[in-house]
Amino acid sequence: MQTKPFRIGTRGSPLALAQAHETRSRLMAAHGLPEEMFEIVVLSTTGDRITDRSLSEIGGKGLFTQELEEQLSSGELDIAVHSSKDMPTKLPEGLHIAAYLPREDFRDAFIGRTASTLKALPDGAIVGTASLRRQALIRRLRPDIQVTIFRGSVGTRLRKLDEGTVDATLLAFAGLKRLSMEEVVTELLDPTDFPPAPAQGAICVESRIGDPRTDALIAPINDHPTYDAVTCERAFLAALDGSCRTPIGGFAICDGDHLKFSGLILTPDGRREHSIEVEGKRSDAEALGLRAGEAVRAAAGPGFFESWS
Ligand SMILES: NCc1[nH]cc(CCC(=O)O)c1CC(=O)O
Repeated sequence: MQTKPFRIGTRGSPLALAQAHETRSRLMAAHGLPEEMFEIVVLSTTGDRITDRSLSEIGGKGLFTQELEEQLSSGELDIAVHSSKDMPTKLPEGLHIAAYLPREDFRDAFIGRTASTLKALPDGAIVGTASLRRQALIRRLRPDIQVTIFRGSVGTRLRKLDEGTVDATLLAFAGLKRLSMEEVVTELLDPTDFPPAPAQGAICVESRIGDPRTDALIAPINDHPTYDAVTCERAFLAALDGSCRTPIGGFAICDGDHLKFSGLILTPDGRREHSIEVEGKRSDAEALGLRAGEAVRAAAGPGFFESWS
C-alpha cells in the first residue's frame, strides 16, 4: 500500500458528508488503516447551487454527479461517494460503480405537522416535495392534496415545515437516519403502496474502470445483497429510460440466492399506473430488472409515456 492519501470525493451537503465519512470508516476498518490514509475532498455541484427549481427543470440527475466524475476521470479523485438514487443509469465512459455499502432502510418517511399520517391529512392539505414520484404517489392516494415544489437540504426542508409553509413533507428515511434525525418522522410509508425510488437508501462508490489498486481497496466494503438489489432496480430504470421526468418506483429484496422485484410506473397525476413483479436468481439481477422494465413499458403502451411530458 502506497503512502499518498486515498482521495474520496463527495458533495458538501450534510447527508453527502455523512455518507463519505461512513465510507471512510468502513475502509479504515476493512484494512486496519488510520484516518490519515484517506482524504475527504468536498466539491460543490450544479445541483447543490440551484435549489429553487425542480431537478427535471434544470436538467436532471447528472447535475449532482458531473463535477465529481470529471475529477474522478482526470485522476484527481480515487473514488466518488454518492447516493445511488442520484446516479444516472448511464455513467460516463471509463467509470463504474465498484461497490454498494450495506443498504439503509429504503422506505419513504412522512413528516407531518398538521397530521401524523398521509391518510389523516386534512382535505386540501399542502405537501412539499420536489420528487415527481412522491407527487404522483401522493395524488394516487389523496387526489385532494396539493403538492408544492420543495427542494434544498434536509435541514432547509424541515425548517420550511416548521415555518408552516406546508402541512407535511416526505423524505427518504435512510437520509434522516444517517443524519440522526429519525425522530422527526411521523409515519413510515409501506413500500407496497408507496414504493421508494429505485436505489433509494444505498450509498455507492464510483471509480475508474481498470484501476486495480482502487478495486482491491474497495472490494471488501461491497455488500453483495445490496449490489444485486440495486443493480436490478437500476436496470428497471434503464429499461424505462428513467429520468427525473418519469414517476417510477420499485424495490428488490434478496433472500438467500433469490431476488424479488416490485416496480410501478404512474402518470404524474397518479391516476393511471402499471405495476410489475418479477423474481428469480440473484445472479440474474440485471436481466430481471430489464425484463420488468420492458414488460411494464409494453403493458403501458406508448400513449402512457406521451402523457408524461
Ligand atoms: N434526491 C436527493 C436525495 N438523494 C438521496 C436521498 C436520501 C438518501 C438515500 O436515498 O440514500 C435524498 C433525499 C431524499 O430523498 O429524502
